Amino acid sequence: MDFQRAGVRLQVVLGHLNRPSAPAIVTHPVSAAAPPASCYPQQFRYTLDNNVLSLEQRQFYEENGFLVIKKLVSDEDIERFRAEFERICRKEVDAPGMIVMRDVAIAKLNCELSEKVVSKVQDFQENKELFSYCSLPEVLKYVECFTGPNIMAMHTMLINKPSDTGKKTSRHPLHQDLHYFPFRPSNRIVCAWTAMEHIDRNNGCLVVLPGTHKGSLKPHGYPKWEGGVNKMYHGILDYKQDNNRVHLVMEKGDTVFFHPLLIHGSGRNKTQGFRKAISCHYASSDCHYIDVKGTSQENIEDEVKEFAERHHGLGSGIELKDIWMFRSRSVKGERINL
Ligand SMILES: CC(C)CC(=O)SCCNC(=O)CCNC(=O)[C@H](O)C(C)(C)COP(=O)(O)OP(=O)(O)OC[C@H]1O[C@@H](n2cnc3c(N)ncnc32)[C@H](O)[C@@H]1OP(=O)(O)O
Ligand SMILES: Nc1ncnc2c1ncn2[C@@H]1O[C@H](COP(=O)(O)OP(=O)(O)OP(=O)(O)O)[C@@H](O)[C@H]1O
Ligand SMILES: O=C(O)CCC(=O)C(=O)O
Ligand SMILES: [Fe+2]
Ligand SMILES: [Mg+2]
Repeated sequence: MDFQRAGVRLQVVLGHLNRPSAPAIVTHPVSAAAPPASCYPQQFRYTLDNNVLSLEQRQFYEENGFLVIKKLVSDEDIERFRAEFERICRKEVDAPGMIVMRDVAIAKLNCELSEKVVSKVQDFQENKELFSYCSLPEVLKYVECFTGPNIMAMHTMLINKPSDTGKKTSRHPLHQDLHYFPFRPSNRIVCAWTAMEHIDRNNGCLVVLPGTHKGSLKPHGYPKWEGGVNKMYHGILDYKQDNNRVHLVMEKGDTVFFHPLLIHGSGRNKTQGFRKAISCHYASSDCHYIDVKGTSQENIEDEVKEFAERHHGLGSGIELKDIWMFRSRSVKGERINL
């Protein structure tokens, strides 16, 4: 098949990879002329028929568990999110439920809240400006390929990876996001993660292990790092150094969509500046909650519950499910189970 003629612009970026044969495509939004992947009779597990992804894009996600779309979010929108983040750091705006986190290496220094000490803003569903990221039509158009038409925004983050202090705490250990989620099925959950500036190995880009979305959920816990680990940054317990990592080099506005079982993390920020990304985890509202008691997810449930009791004054009778129902928001279609 002639993809040039079909109007599909594919760019193979092998230069960005740590092993020459690793599979990674970076694609631009598909033009209207491209034949939809649903034209081809084939079995797909991880993507849905909806005429948005090209055959190449679908096959890539099916095989690898992630897909990068270049320049999906405009500079203008990203600058809006950056400005709002700065206002949050200056305490000019707040929102119910929003968590402002510092890196563990500086948390005990008790310095004044500023952009220089905030490593992450989480649960910004009540902040109109930041939450507008989650409803961007250009993002939802792709999300729908994984979740279907009834879309819930389940979890939101703006990550401001700080310059590493030398303790390597700016790393995010390799993990599967499903560890944090008490809902299923996993194939109807997807993360959208947008680079807010140029991101590469120097400032701690996202690292993925392609194809790991085909495996199962692994047990997670805190890695035994000498310099410390950030609260709730669990990693896979069977971490091996000789894994086939692929470093995702991204430009401002580039967006990666990835499966919640895909093993990923990020390295140290070796620069003096910050590394910003904004993300949302989406799920089909048709998903259902599960009880994680007696599973490998029980350890994170206990931590989240303890946090909710302390910060939101919720009683000890609450379940993890209630916390998720409370903070999730419908962004498209109908709200069903979640
Ligand atoms: C897929 C997705 C879900 C993946 C993820 O999101 S992974 C990360 C998930 N993280 C979270 O959900 C947020 C966790 N955050 C929290 O629990 C809180 O914000 C804390 C980190 C504990 C900070 O609590 P807060 O009360 O706001 O702050 P305080 O300044 O009073 O500190 C209370 C005690 O916590 C310590 N602390 C602060 N920041 C961190 C940190 N980054 N890592 C580890 N410990 C930290 C702080 O030193 C203090 O300790 P003590 O003085 O009590 O010993
Ligand atoms: N014990 C561990 N458990 C889970 N993940 C880990 C563990 N140790 C390292 N990682 C993760 O593996 C990835 C690579 O780790 P590494 O220490 O090589 O990163 P780095 O040195 O910061 O980056 P680079 O390799 O680009 O120099 C990072 O995402 C890191 O967070
Ligand atoms: O932005 C990063 O460094 C990775 C964040 C991440 O994977 C997470 O918070 O689940
Ligand atoms: Fe993650
Ligand atoms: Mg290294």
